[in-house]
Amino acid sequence: MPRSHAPVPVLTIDGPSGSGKGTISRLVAERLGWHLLDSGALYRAVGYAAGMEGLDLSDAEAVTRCAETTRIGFRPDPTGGETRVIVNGLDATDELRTETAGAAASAIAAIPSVRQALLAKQRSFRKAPGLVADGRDMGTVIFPDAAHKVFLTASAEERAKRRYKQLKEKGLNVTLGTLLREIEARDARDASRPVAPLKPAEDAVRVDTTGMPIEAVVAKVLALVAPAGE
Ligand SMILES: Nc1ncnc2c1ncn2[C@@H]1O[C@H](COP(=O)(O)OP(=O)(O)OP(=O)(O)O)[C@@H](O)[C@H]1O
Ligand SMILES: Nc1ccn([C@H]2C[C@H](O)[C@@H](COP(=O)(O)O)O2)c(=O)n1
Repeated sequence: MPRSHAPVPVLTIDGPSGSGKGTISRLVAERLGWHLLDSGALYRAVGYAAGMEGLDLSDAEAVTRCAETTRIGFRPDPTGGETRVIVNGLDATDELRTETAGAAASAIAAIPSVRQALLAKQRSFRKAPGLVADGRDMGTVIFPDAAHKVFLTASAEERAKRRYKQLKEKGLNVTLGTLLREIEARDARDASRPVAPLKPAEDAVRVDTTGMPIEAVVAKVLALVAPAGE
């Protein structure tokens, strides 16, 4: 009789922009020694590549072709900094982190055939010993059988303040009011699209991180994966 193997465990971390998904996913993946999927980077990369090709982002056929053909890779930073995202052979990490790239990603992510084009790539990240997957539909669509699901939230004001601090530290000229409006507009679009909208999976644990230090959120998420005493 062939031995049946337990599926590779997955922890999904979904939530709106600035809720801390990327930060918490990276730290939790490091602590667990698991792989990491930043699914938002894939959508950002396609939006960026489509922009570089001069495509109309509402042209579903052209953008889908772009999603099918764009080569996207992740490379650890040799100095221990942010993971580099390589798009068609070029390091596009800095360009992808802007709010403009976020808005472009949100627009093309509403096209069902673009989501379909990125499906297999996302699932290919599921490798032993485990995967932490960060996004909007990780728990609902991409890994519905995940063993652990978290939905991170924080008030829109807190998320805008976090983004403001982050961008100011990078030397960018931004205003809190504009960031708040951009974040609210992006969340509204991501939550209202008919396909794979931003929403908690029914079996997700919701964690409101408003006023919660990063380490406290990490500890809470780790406790869900490996409860004390196990
Ligand atoms: N609990 C927290 N308290 C304070 N700051 C936080 C917290 N979690 C994350 N941050 C900070 O908020 C900023 C945004 O976090 P992060 O990029 O992880 O959010 P995100 O949900 O992945 O956003 P996006 O979906 O737009 O990529 C970062 O500067 C991060 O350090
Ligand atoms: N699983 C995902 C991940 C991302 N998107 C879209 C919607 C977001 O606004 C945009 C950028 O994501 P971020 O890098 O901010 O996490 O990409 C999605 O639809 N599904």
